[in-house]
Amino acid sequence: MSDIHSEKILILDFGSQYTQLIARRVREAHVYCELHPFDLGIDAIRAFAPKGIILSGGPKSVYEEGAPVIAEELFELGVPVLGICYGMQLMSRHFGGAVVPAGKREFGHAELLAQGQPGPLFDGFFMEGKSPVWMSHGDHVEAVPAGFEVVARTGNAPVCAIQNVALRLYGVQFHPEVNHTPHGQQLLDTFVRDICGCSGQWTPGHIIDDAIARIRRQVGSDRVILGLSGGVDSSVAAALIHRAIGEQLTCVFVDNGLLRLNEGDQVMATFARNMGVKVIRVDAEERFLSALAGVADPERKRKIIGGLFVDIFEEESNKLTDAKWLAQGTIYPDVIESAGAKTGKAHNIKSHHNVGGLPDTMKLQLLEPLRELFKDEVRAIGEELGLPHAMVWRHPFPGPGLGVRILGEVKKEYADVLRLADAIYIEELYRTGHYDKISQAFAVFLPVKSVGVMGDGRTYEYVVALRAVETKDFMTAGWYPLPYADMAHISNRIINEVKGINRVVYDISSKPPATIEWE
Ligand SMILES: Nc1ncnc2c1ncn2[C@@H]1O[C@H](COP(=O)(O)OP(=O)(O)OP(=O)(O)O)[C@@H](O)[C@H]1O
Ligand SMILES: O=c1[nH]c(=O)c2[nH+]cn([C@@H]3O[C@H](COP(=O)(O)O)[C@@H](O)[C@H]3O)c2[nH]1
Ligand SMILES: NC(=O)CC[C@H](N)C(=O)O
Ligand SMILES: [Mg+2]
Repeated sequence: MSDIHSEKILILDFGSQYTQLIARRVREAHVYCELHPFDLGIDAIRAFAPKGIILSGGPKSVYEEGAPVIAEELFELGVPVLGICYGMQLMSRHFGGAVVPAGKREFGHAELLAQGQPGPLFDGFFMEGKSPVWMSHGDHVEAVPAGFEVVARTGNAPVCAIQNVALRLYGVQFHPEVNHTPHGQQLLDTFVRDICGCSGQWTPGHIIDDAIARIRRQVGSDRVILGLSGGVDSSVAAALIHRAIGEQLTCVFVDNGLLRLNEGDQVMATFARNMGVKVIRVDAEERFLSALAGVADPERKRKIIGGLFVDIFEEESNKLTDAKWLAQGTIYPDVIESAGAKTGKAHNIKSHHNVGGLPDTMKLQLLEPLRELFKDEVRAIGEELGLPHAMVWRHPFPGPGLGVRILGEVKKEYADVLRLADAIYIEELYRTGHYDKISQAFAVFLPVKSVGVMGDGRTYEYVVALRAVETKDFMTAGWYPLPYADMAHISNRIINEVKGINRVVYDISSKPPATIEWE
């Protein structure tokens, strides 16, 4: 059995929104990979010793002044290279081909048409000479460089896949990494396994071993404070770190007054029962609510909540000797959506409290063993670690909690109403068997009043919106088609049982253009 660490794929990032998805797909093929900025030096690339290199897409045009380029020697390493979109355009230009603005830009679905013999990377990719793919480009390769052959085109673009089989260089104009390219995973599997020769041993078990070794190396004999929410990510992080350093770990669970109904007690009980880790509960409702009083702006609310979390973690760490690390269950979508992606130039959509909200003055160092992973990978690790099903498959709940589900100013009165409505909604989703089919569901409090009539009397009360989404990675999501009969029953129960609500609406927006949370 070869060493899993000798099988590494290097991904160079040119700023595509999808770069992390490439990493994900490679890991789905059970091959270890790392993502680095496009300008990684050739010495660093040599030292990394990749079995293959993938060049990502990117927003720039290769012919533009100052467009990102790679170390020239990269193509002389004798390592297979796959260029995706911008990556293919860069490869074409490097070898003397021509890239020009396309007369017809392509965004979204396209039908790829095979040209000549497919070759090893595209073996089985086409059915009757065609394959559906996802495109996102405004430039295209007009003339292929010498030594390369065209493998596919579309109706709009003459060159959509190229190869130089002898040099093991491949380029695709489409995005194999997105779900909308149905055979994309197969193509990336073929690249990393057959072309690069990786055997695919990077499994949850190995990821755990590797993470444990890294945690031990990083932390040494220091103590670690972990922000525990009871959600999937921090629970998995806690289990992993506990396995690595045992008693050196102390978890801090903050009741910020923005939790769901009975959540605080449930989290404490679950952890006492299943985990055998030390958990300190800090009751801080009063502190959070008074800091939030009068604040309506979502970003300010997020910053205030994030700041208070850190203050509390620091206060708790001061009570312990040698506590030098703050561990969090931060995962990749938290990072990229806060524009903190290690290499990219992504936009700031919202500051997730555990990323954008961290102050520069924080003294604790961060320990985030799940930072590069997607939710479903974290869940696979949770299952491998033996965490209970209900914990691993729980819908995510954001750290700012009801603070971003009460639109505008947060008040205890609103939180109490929302907690009851949300509990009914979730209870009904469990009862009707929808909960496990939905990726995330919750109620949102709208601080607007509308007129109703109940028991012959006029009411003038608040509105609750119900949201349920289906998604794999929480980067994109569709709304869940809850049957009308279930909607009717849930709406009825909420309006009848929750005082202060006389209207319920169902959110039918996908992400994008909406986000999952309302703030
Ligand atoms: N109430 C809380 N007390 C302590 N730490 C928290 C709390 N809420 C969130 N955190 C910290 O912030 C991190 C990010 O929160 P987030 O909600 O994304 O993750 P999670 O709660 O672990 O998992 P999930 O996404 O499944 O809810 C958590 O992993 C945890 O470290
Ligand atoms: O820990 C968190 N801290 C936050 O500040 C935060 N904001 C959103 N979320 C969760 O992230 C996922 C994507 O949410 P959005 O589509 O609303 O950006 C969804 O699962 C959201 O619930 C958060 N999680
Ligand atoms: N998605 C991409 O990599 C796009 C590459 C280049 N900016 C183009 O428009 O063609
Ligand atoms: Mg959470």
